[in-house]
Amino acid sequence: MGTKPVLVVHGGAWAIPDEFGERSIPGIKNAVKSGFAVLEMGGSSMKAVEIAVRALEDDTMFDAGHGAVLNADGYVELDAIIMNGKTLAAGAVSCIRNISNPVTFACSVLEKTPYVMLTGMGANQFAEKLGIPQVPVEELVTDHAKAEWEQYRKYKQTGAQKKVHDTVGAVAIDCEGNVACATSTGGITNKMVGRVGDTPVIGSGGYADNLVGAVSATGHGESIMKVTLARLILFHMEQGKTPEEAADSALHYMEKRVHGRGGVIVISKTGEWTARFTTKRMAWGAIKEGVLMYGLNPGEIIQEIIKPSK
Ligand SMILES: NC(=O)C[C@H](N)C(=O)O
Repeated sequence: MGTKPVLVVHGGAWAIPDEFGERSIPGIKNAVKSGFAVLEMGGSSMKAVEIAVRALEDDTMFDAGHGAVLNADGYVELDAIIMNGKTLAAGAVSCIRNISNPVTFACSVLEKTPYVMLTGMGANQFAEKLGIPQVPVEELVTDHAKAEWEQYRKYKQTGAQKKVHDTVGAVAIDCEGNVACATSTGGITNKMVGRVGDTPVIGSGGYADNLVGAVSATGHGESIMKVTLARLILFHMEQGKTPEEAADSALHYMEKRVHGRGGVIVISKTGEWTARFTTKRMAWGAIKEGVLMYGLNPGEIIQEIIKPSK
């Protein structure tokens, strides 16, 4: 005991147009509150990040689970990771078409197999064995995602059809000082069938280590993988940088070195946290010591006092 619990979530980093930005805030607040409730009751950071990410996967505003963007075939292909900072155990899934909450499935991979990642047909067979509900592939495709996809196929850009969609993630520290991360995504609109982004790749879309902290990343997947963004941030923290300095160094390195932009949420082993991005906007929210904070624009932090934690 002794550590003050903290939970941070993000709803993706990209050039969210002015008129759509605010729409992601209710979903962000709901997710951060659901995850933090787990920590307040003495639950683990692993459970908290899973619950927060599930809330965002269920919200069709975000590019994860139900409502994710569509691949070149017009279906979702979902990627997710969850990682336990206490043991370095990680579970990930990729190219999932018919499971509503890939983050919970990733948890099963962590808990019930000796492997880190399952994909494609094997993943589905495993889901069947576990009795994880599988839904018809059409069920995760929303009208909105379809319209965005059609617009993309026609004009090679999502334009106004792309509303608030984006990758989601969470990082947390629980009252025992254990950190965890989770990230979940549908990737990018009209991606090649079988394309796997950074999200489920350990050290890229997420990493958690009690000796340093935890990170969940979003942004241009191929760039994030090239610089192993999540682990790079923790490396900078190991060298003595604060979460904010480490996030900025790694994001700027990614921009300079491979011309990729993105955003991250970071928590340290002592509960210091930050949300940083090099895209135009990133929706994020955090709860620490009875205060809910959230933001969308660079430098923006809006605070709301919520029920004080015990
Ligand atoms: N917007 C995102 O974060 C997309 C995700 N990183 C991917 O490339 O799959």
